This record gives sequence, structure tokens and C-alpha cells, in this order.
Amino acid sequence: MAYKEPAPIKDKENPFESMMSRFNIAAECLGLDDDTYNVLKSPARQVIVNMPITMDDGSVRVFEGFRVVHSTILGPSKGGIRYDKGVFLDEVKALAAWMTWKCAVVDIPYGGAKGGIICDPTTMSAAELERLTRAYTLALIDTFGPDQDIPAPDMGTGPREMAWLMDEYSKTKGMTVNSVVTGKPLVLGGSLGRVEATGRGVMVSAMAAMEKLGMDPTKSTAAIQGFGNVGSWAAKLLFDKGVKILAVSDITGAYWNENGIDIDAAIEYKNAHKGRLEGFKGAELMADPGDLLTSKVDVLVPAAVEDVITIANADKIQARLIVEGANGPTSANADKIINEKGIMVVPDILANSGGVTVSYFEWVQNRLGYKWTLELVTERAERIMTDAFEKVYATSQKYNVTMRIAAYIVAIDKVAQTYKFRGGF
Ligand SMILES: NC(=O)C1=CN([C@@H]2O[C@H](COP(=O)(O)OP(=O)(O)OC[C@H]3O[C@@H](n4cnc5c(N)ncnc54)[C@H](O)[C@@H]3O)[C@@H](O)[C@H]2O)C=CC1
Ligand SMILES: O=C(O)CCC(=O)C(=O)O
Repeated sequence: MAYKEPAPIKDKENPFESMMSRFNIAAECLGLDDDTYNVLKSPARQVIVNMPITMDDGSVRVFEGFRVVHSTILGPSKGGIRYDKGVFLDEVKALAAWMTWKCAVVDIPYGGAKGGIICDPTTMSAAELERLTRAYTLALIDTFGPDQDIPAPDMGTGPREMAWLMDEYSKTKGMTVNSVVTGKPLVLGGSLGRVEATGRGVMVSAMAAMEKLGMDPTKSTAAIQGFGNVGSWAAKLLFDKGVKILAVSDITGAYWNENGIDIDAAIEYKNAHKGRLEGFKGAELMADPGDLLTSKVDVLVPAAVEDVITIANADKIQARLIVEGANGPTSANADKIINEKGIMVVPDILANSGGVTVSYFEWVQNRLGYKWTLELVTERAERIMTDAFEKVYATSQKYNVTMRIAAYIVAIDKVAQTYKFRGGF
């Protein structure tokens, strides 16, 4: 196969190269053939759109957006849409590939995609965001579809944006098509349990890993970076399991309480303050928010952005366990340092796959025209996550590799086997 030792790449890494360097190692472990390797390293489709939007003050701004479909070999492509001022094409390419691996790890019948729009949603009105979301939907009308490519929320987007997308798509088709998007409000066909699904999967992964490491959750401490959808739910569900959360953070700073943060109070505060923790009195503001990552805790959950654990701080990490709520929070160059320190990492493509798993349930329910109970959603999602964790753990033992490389091996193996049966290239 065409595997080559990746050239050393410096932090800040290109996220796509970062993804590829892990893919290369896993491909070599599997002895992946050249043809499949070459197909999988290239995204199937990359669309760049420019959308002129009338702002509230009457001016017109042109926004750039992307949709990258990495693979559809396992089924329609699936993946969130990110609204962020720093989003860029290679990041979306990496995120799309991670979706392919993630869906394969949890064994759901989807390929991978991701979208992004360069914008700062915190400075835009709801009306401007609605116009932008509708324009993006129209620009990608031939890409999206319940059997083609199914978006969902990611950073900076949530049920509100998914509702606009569903409505715009449905209008162009002349009928209601709720299965074109997941993460919708419940009343539009959203699934019970989707909002907390990614955080729940993080909690399930953390519990499974703690068991392997012989850690008692009720005697363990944790720090959580990011207090949005994933971080706040992961914090809440770990807190409910008795884990003492010593630190949480968001874009406004990191907050520390030696005696443990009351996560219910933190969530209540955030909800009452435009989604931000700024001014939260239940913890002290840390002088440097980056110190959260190297603080003295047992479990670290990066649940914000990419490349926060790098060669600059990896050797200072004190946690025994890292559970990656975010996509790509650890740079490829930091993997070796973390591994040498004996820290167990539950990688993103496993740890945060609870979200897409319940998105899959939402799509299934929409297509059935039927609603599942929360108990059913939770029980099925937890079973899928636990099975995936055990499969990845067993693979890591079999190949004597980290959980991250094991997760890639599980995923690439499934995709490669599918290609073998389907043929076609
Ligand atoms: N929403 C979902 O279902 C899924 C999200 N993810 C990933 O989880 C991560 C977070 O996504 P969401 O929670 O949905 O986004 P979100 O937009 O709901 O929240 C992001 C949070 O991170 C904080 N943040 C941003 N930059 C930060 C920084 N430099 N330091 C500390 N905090 C920072 C924000 O203030 C906010 O609290 C992303 O990597 C996303 O791709 C992964 C799987 C599914
Ligand atoms: O729920 C989904 O379909 C995708 C969520 C997502 O974007 C992710 O897992 O990174």
C-alpha cells in the first residue's frame, strides 16, 4: 500500500494532515490495499458556496460556506454544520473524514460529511442567521437529501438552524421532508435524547474507560473544556455519576473550584446569560484558561475546538484519562507524548459518536413516521456506545496500539470490507 511515514508536522497542525497521519498508521496496521487507501484519502466531493446576505442595516455581505462529502460507501453522508469565523476548508475536510470513521466505528449506515460557514454567529441577529441558513440550504439543495447527505448541528448551530434548513429544503420540494436534517426541535420531528446525546456518549465512554483503569467515578475529579452542547451535557452527566468537576471553561475563560463545581448551577447560569459562563460565582476565574488542560484532575474532557492538546502542553497533562468530546482536540504530534505518559485517550471518533448515533435514530423515526420514547433512545444509544467501546478496546489489545489507532482500524476495516463486497473502482 501507499503508506509513507508522515513528515513531521509542526503544531499548529493542518487538521486534515493530522487526520491523515493517524489514518496512515491504522492503514499500515491493517495492510490496507493501495486502491482503497487512495480512494479513502480523498474526499468524494467538496463544494464551496458564496452567499450574498442582506444584513439588518441594509448592507449586503457575502459569506463563504463549505460542504465536504468524504464518503458515501456506507450510506448517505452525515455530519454537522459549523458556524464559526475561523472555519476553513481543510478543517471541514478533516471533520468530514472523521464523520466517515465515526459512523463506521459505531456501525451505523452512514458515510461522512461536514459543513461550515465563515461567520460569527455571536454578532449576528436571529434574522440574519435565518437568511444565511436558508441561503446555504438553497446553495446546497442538490447535495442535501434524506438519502444523499443529511446535516446536523455542530459548533455554533443547534435545533433552530436545523428547523430553518428543514423548512427551506421542504419548500423547494413542495412537501415536508423532516428526514433531511437531524438535531431538529422535537415538534418538527426531532428525537428525544438528541440534545444530550453527544454528552451522554462522552459520559458512557468515560465510565467504560474508568472501569478499565480501575478508577472509581465517585472518587475521581474532572476538568471540562467547552461548556456548549457537548461540554455542558458531559459535565452534567458525569456530575450526576458522582464525578467531582473541578474546572469548566468556555470562550469567556476557565473556572475552578477545588471543592467541585455545582454543574446544575453552572448550566442554569449559562442559560440565563446568553450561553456564557462569564460572571459565574460558583468557581474562581483561572488566570490562564489553558491551565485547565494541565490541571490536577483524573479525567480531562476537551469539548470545544481542535488542536488544544499539542506538543506545547501535552507533557504537562496530569489527567490519567482523556475523553475527547470535541473533534480533533489533540494534535497528531501530541499523540506520542500522551501515549508515553501512559494516559488513556478515548478518541473523538468513538467518544463523541453518541450524537450521530441518536441523529441516526432521529432519521429512522422520521422515516418510520413514529416516535420512540426517551428510555428506548437512551438504552439503544448506550448499548451502541458500549459495544463500540469494547470493540475498540479489544482491537487496541489485539494490535497493541492506542485506542485512537484502534478506532481508526475498526473504522477503516469496515469501510474496506464494504468496498471489497461492493467493488466498483
Ligand atoms: N453538537 C454535537 O452533537 C457534536 C459536537 N461535536 C464537537 O464538539 C465540539 C463542541 O461542539 P458543541 O458543543 O456542539 O458546540 P457549541 O457551539 O454548543 O459549544 C462550544 C463551546 O466551546 C466554547 N469554546 C469555544 N472556543 C473555546 C476555547 N478556545 N476554549 C474554551 N472554550 C471554547 C464555547 O464558548 C462553547 O461553550 C466541537 O468540536 C464539535 O465538532 C462532536 C460531535 C457531535
Ligand atoms: O449528528 C450528526 O449527524 C453529526 C454530528 C457531528 O457533526 C459530529 O459528530 O461531529
